[in-house]
Amino acid sequence: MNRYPPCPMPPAAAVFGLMPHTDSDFLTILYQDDQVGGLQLVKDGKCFAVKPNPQALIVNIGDLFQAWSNGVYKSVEHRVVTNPHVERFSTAYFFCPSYDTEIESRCEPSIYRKFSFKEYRQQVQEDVGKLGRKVGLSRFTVNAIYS
Ligand SMILES: O=C(O)CCC(=O)C(=O)O
Ligand SMILES: [Fe+2]
Repeated sequence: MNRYPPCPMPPAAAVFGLMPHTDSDFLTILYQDDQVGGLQLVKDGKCFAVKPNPQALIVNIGDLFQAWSNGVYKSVEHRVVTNPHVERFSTAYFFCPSYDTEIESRCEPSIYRKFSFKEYRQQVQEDVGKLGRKVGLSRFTVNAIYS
């Protein structure tokens, strides 16, 4: 369960409840408060609000799905902006494999090398600690410049 307290906005700016990111799992199932929006998708540098719908759950593709599908399905970048007046709640279920599961696409040519979910999570944690941000899947391409 995520809670976003109300945050007064500085003029002409949005306050991030959650910075732009992709999820490091396989799939995320999300329920956002049916009154208070705030979830936005980021596509081609533009942000699109996801309108709350009390009848619907949001299903986000995660990084592992992108690697497993060899980039056919994209892990969606998203963020949350806070509301200046009301608090917001959301509930996220992160569908993840066991740590030793190996992710590979079996497509030729494969964009990503084979990696375990444990390796991926550890790399994300290390990058956030050292660089202050997640590098994500680009570390795991066959021709990765990082690794
Ligand atoms: O609160 C939301 O709507 C999104 C939460 C989210 O993106 C996350 O927990 O990874
Ligand atoms: Fe997320």
